[in-house]
Amino acid sequence: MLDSFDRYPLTFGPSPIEPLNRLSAELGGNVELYAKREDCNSGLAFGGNKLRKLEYIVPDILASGADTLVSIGGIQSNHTRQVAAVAAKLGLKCRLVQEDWVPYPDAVYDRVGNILMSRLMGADVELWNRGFDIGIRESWEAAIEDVKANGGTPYAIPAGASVHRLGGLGYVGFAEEVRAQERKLGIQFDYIVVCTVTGSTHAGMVVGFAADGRQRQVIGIDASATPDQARNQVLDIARNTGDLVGLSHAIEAEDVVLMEDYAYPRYGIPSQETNDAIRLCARTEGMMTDPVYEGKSMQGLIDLVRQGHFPTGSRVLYAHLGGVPAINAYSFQYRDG
Ligand SMILES: Cc1ncc(COP(=O)(O)O)c(CNC2(C(=O)O)CC2)c1O
Repeated sequence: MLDSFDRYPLTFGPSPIEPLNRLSAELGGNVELYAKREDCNSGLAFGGNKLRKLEYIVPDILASGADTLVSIGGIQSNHTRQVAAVAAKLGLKCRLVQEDWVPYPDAVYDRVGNILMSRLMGADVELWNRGFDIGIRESWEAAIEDVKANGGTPYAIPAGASVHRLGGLGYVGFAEEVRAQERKLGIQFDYIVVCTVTGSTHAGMVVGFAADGRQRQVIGIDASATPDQARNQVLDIARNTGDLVGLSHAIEAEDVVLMEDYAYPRYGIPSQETNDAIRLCARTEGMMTDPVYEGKSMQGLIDLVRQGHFPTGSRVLYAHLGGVPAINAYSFQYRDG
């Protein structure tokens, strides 16, 4: 599906798939859980899902002659950290807008984890007092214009690299990679569970798995807490990406399966159930998840298994998209273990 698109390698190759036997057993043993470890996909600043997306954007960056990557996220954005890493690797400048997406009580929130790494990688990090929104932001547009005003040539990368024209391609490739791994493993996954916020991870998977009729087996767990906006953005990106790769049939609204029940109390703040899920996964598999994104998709996975959502004998692939560096900004949540 992607033969006609250039890819600039930023990852080690196919991310590993591992069985989660102890977690599966802890949840009753009726469903076989596996994880695809996108959190271990690259040596670039702890990796993650944005690097797989950026592999298809970097050729366009290089062709554009830009000298400065400009992107946006919350203060503890994993996406902007990965953009900073790519800029460092390519020898480009990096301008990051970090907005106040989370009302954080932790004193070190704006000094550790992702933003610490972005600063160490040489990014020009500017803080904006603006609340959470997955859409196009004036702060980001202002930064793009400011780079130009100062003689630079910016390359604009939106939040999560999601509404970028090429933003869905990476996770179309994810589906193709899973099919190849399934052939080697001699199994097929009945469901894929993924965290959804700006949407192009989920959207790329919908397009990629539409090739073998599994698009509605991709279950997005909303972590934006703005599910209608997220669902519409996933659908738009999926349709645009489907057109781009020449998918034989149109993506329908019903192809976007998004669970809304786990994003509470709000974007970026974990619930007790999120923290319970983080602990259960850590204590059964030694697999770390974060309180903003993967902790909520893990919470959704665990709850759906407990509800009996997956028929007995189902094989469920959990996409671990990264995010753990942000946990250091939430230490107050876990001081009692
Ligand atoms: C660890 C992790 N898991 C899932 C997601 C959701 O991916 P999408 O944005 O493609 O839906 C993010 C996104 N993070 C954003 C960021 O700024 O870091 C784009 C919101 C993520 O970082």
